[in-house]
Amino acid sequence: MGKLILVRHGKSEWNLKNIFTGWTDIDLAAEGIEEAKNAGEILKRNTIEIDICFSSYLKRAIRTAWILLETAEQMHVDTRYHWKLNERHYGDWQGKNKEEVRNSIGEDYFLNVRRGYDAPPPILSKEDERNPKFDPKYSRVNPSVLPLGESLKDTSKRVVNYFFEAIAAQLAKDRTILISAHGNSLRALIAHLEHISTLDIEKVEVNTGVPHLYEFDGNLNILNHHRLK
Ligand SMILES: O=C(O)[C@@H](CO)OP(=O)(O)O
Repeated sequence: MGKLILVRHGKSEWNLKNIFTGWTDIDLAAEGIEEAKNAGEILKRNTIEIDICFSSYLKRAIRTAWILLETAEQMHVDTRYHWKLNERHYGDWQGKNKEEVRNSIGEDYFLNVRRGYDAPPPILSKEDERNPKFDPKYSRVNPSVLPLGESLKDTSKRVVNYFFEAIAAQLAKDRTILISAHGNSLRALIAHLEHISTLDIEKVEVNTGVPHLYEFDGNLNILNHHRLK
């Protein structure tokens, strides 16, 4: 049986300050480090042995994966990184306080962009210093595929594409996979895995540092899924 464990990174400094983060590479806060340790303890308690770990390119997810694997005494695990697991790119909202954005544009528009499926945030200009093409981390990625602001639908395309490119075949071979990623990149993947409609995905929230286990049959149908404790 293929097993997939999804974990959202522990709280970052900007989660605590209520600032839109997206692709901004903010590290874990002290509380987030504790959440990652706790997630590792949970894996240990449930005697889950990871075969392959996947993380985004962002240090809050990478550090969560490292701390979790260290705590679970599984530092040897093959760990792979990909930008397609990154958080949704929040365009010009990145670096802005969520409350201030809400007050400036109104509740409906704010919620539609923040939790809706189709609506993108204001898109960055190509010259904006927040364009990922200026970040050496993405120097090997064709700049034309790097986002300047994404709807959840845009995020979903790259996350689900990476799932089929790199992860699905491992699950079909009965491997146990850990993905350390982000609130919205995981919402996109969860919507795909659980066949959640574009309307219902608005209500789905992913908590920081809480491992969620999915078990699959050989045809990648979900047999069951639950939060690990
Ligand atoms: O700032 C972000 O990148 C995300 C996740 O923290 O925010 P939100 O939950 O508001 O979509």
